[in-house]
Amino acid sequence: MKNRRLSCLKSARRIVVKVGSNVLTRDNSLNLEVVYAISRQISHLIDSGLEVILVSSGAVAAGLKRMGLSRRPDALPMRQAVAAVGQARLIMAYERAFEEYDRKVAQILLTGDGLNQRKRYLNARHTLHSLLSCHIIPIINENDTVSVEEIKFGDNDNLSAIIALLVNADLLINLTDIDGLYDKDPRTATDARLIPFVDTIRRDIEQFASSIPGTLGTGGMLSKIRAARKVNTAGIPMIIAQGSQPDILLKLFAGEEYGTFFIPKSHKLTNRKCWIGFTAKPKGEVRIDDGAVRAILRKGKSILPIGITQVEGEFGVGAPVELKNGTGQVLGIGLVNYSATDIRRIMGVHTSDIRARLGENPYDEVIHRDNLTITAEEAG
Ligand SMILES: Nc1ncnc2c1ncn2[C@@H]1O[C@H](COP(=O)(O)OP(=O)(O)O)[C@@H](O)[C@H]1O
Ligand SMILES: N[C@@H](CCC(=O)OP(=O)(O)O)C(=O)O
Repeated sequence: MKNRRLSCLKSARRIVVKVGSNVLTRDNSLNLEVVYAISRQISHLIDSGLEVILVSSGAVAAGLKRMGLSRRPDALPMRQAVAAVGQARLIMAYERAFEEYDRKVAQILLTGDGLNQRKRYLNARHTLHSLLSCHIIPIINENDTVSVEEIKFGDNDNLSAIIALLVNADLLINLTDIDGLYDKDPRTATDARLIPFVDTIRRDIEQFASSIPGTLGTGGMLSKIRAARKVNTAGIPMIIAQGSQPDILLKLFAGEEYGTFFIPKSHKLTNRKCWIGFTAKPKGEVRIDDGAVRAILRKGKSILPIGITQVEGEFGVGAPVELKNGTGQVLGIGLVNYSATDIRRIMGVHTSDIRARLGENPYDEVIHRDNLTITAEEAG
């Protein structure tokens, strides 16, 4: 495991670094020392040949003091106003800090529905690639000012995972206010122990982590584990480490063992499969029987009408849908070749009977393997 970690770090060329609010904050306002320390380390990493994309939280935290507030407001419009004020301060701080190293930065604010659609997802990818090719450091945050619940990424742990998939990163580093994942919530358990390596993120690993964040964070350790599961499934490793540890990024790349290393699956998913599985928003669900579950998980097959037992929701041709087994466990996400109405008419029948039911037979598969991303653990 140590060798795997070292070889992932040594071979990494493009990395995403996420910094949490609690790392960037002191006494309820932006901690400029940390902003400078992180900017300096990222500049060194770029000097050594790496491409770095920064996902930075801290807009709300940076806006609080500026607006004379002592804690996050409960009302959403007020939080959005605080974020609008704070984002300006945050990016100004990075702009100044990176200037010390002759580096240019770019601000990118994203909303979840901006990346749900394949076309916009590809546009965002082109923009990021262009910035990297011009040696500019993209600094990404959720566009909190316009983000309401339905279109949110949820938190920046998730956003950083989506970005790592989007740019096909070699590594995602999540810098937080604790030195890694513990086997219990260290705030409540004095005997909690640090886990240096996580091989497979099973349910028990999720249970270690609390979803309750620190004072200024969102999502807690649980959202970091979910982010790790996403990127690991796509073949990208992730490290959780403490952002306040001096020179933490440089130490990690020097091979020093800090934090928790989440070991990825050995094969990388294509960018298209990453989008289908982890960014597209499902419009409905399709349940399949045990035979179809075996066919897709063990034999890499497509979904045929015969294995489908139930359809939920109304969706059209090409929509992303969740694929579930008989007990409702999500197995993956796929793009359908038929509308929900037509799937209801052909479910349970042989492929040869599709024409009799629909008057045409444009596809044998309801979800072709090429348009299906398996996210369930059993998929190996
Ligand atoms: N099993 C665990 N291991 C480590 N930290 C945990 C665990 N469960 C909960 N936490 C808490 O999660 C917090 C980090 O989450 P969060 O506040 O959302 O950070 P950030 O602002 O960096 O995103 C830590 O301060 C820690 O107390
Ligand atoms: N977009 C918000 C941060 C949201 C978030 O996920 O925060 P954190 O858990 O500290 O990474 C902000 O800039 O304040």
